[in-house]
Amino acid sequence: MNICVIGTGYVGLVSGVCFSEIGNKVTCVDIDENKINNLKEGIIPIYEPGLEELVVKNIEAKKLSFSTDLNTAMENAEIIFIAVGTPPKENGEADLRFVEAVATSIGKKLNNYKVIVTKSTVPVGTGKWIKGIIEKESGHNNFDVASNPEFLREGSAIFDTMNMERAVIGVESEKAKEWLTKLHEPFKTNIVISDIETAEMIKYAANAFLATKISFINEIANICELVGADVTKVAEGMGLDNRIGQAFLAAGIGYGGSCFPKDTNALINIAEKAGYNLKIVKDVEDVNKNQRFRIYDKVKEAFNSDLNGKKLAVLGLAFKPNTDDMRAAPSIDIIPKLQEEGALVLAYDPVAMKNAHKEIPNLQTVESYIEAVQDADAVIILTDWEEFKNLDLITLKGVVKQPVLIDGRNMFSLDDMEELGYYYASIGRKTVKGNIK
Ligand SMILES: NC(=O)c1ccc[n+]([C@@H]2O[C@H](COP(=O)([O-])OP(=O)(O)OC[C@H]3O[C@@H](n4cnc5c(N)ncnc54)[C@H](O)[C@@H]3O)[C@@H](O)[C@H]2O)c1
Ligand SMILES: O=c1ccn([C@@H]2O[C@H](COP(=O)(O)OP(=O)(O)O[C@H]3O[C@H](CO)[C@@H](O)[C@H](O)[C@H]3O)[C@@H](O)[C@H]2O)c(=O)[nH]1
Repeated sequence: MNICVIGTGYVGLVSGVCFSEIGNKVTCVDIDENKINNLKEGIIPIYEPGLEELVVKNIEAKKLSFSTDLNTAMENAEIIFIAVGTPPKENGEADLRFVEAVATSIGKKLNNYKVIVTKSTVPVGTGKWIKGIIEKESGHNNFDVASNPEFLREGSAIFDTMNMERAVIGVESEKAKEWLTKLHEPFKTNIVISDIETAEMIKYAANAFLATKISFINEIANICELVGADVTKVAEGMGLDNRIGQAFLAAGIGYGGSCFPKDTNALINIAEKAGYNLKIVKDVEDVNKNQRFRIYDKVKEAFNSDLNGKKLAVLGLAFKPNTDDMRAAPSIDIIPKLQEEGALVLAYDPVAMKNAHKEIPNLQTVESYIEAVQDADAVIILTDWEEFKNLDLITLKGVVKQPVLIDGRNMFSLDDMEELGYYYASIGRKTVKGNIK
């Protein structure tokens, strides 16, 4: 099929390249000229494993192209995907100005039947609202709108799309249902067909539920610390029950990223507008906001509240591994708090340092973890990168000033840390005291 994808962020780029990979002809459009010029050369604006290879492969196969010219790109398209950003407003509500601009542009140009699909995460009712805009601009109703929310995770976006566990297709016509079902057939996945409002709600409900699992286990972790239990074992014991499942029960410093914080707040706002007080999700957000500061408390505890002049090595800045995305990363809040106490923070992240400098004022970074930890009073882990999982703890002990490891991601075993003589504080587990000066 002929596809036009509008917006080349994570979602537009990854879904565009994957649609081309399964045999469609795809044009990805963006208003950012610089981005499009780079993409034409196979230069990818984000760090996402496997993306560059797949983009280059599909450009060469002439199945994928990039353009800033929406009019030409949509001319031959049968299906148009809207994949622009829907950032949060001050009050948590999703800001639809980019979606509105795109709908207006589509309406101005639309002269034959097309299915116009929202892939961006948008409040319930947006599909109908877009339909109104396009009808007004085009002066006809020879088109269908649909909703096809995206469930990819950053860091594993290509895998998640090529192996999607379901496709949600919200439609109000047989033709749109038929076209979108056909498009998704090569993914050999579960297809959930619903009306547009339901599809829009599925996306928010899924993200809010996953966020709830994380805040739930983080609260359990906080109780574990008070009563002497180990949250990693609790999660294992709970998660082996199929009804609960193992996923998303890793306690830590809470969720960040461009989706969970934004989408939980947007859902709270959707509920509020509908006259409903969404108590659970409000608490999920509240717990999450506080969770990141527990790591700060643990650093202070290790040094009897005196961080003045302490050299702290922070390993990991991105909100999760395998991405350079810094949106709502816990490090943005944690590092300035440590600096305010007079600590000298030296940070290292395998790929997110460039973006981190834009988010964290006065951030000092170094080019390798070994430089960061040299002579450090404490090492603080904020992102569970594989590189840090594989740290040689014996070598590390030899280069730091004192073996203090504060781990926001529960990456090491308590027994190992005990044996190696570290002071080791993690989340929801007992602190190994070691013997620090
Ligand atoms: N990032 C994720 O992992 C993820 C996953 C699932 C769903 N989503 C949702 O998908 C949507 C997009 O997210 P993202 O992270 O890809 O966004 P992003 O902000 O990274 O990228 C959006 C792109 O849209 C472009 N754009 C804005 N206005 C435009 C216009 N008028 N015409 C053409 N292009 C325009 C921007 O230049 C930018 O390149 C959001 O609603 C988000 O909530 C994101
Ligand atoms: O057990 C866990 C799992 C995750 N996290 C944290 O939760 C955040 C989000 O992680 P993840 O969901 O893996 O990344 P995202 O790329 O933000 O993906 C989420 O948000 C996307 C945007 O809506 C959705 O498409 C995905 O399905 C959804 O998983 C990160 O800060 C993780 O560190 C935890 O603290 N504990």
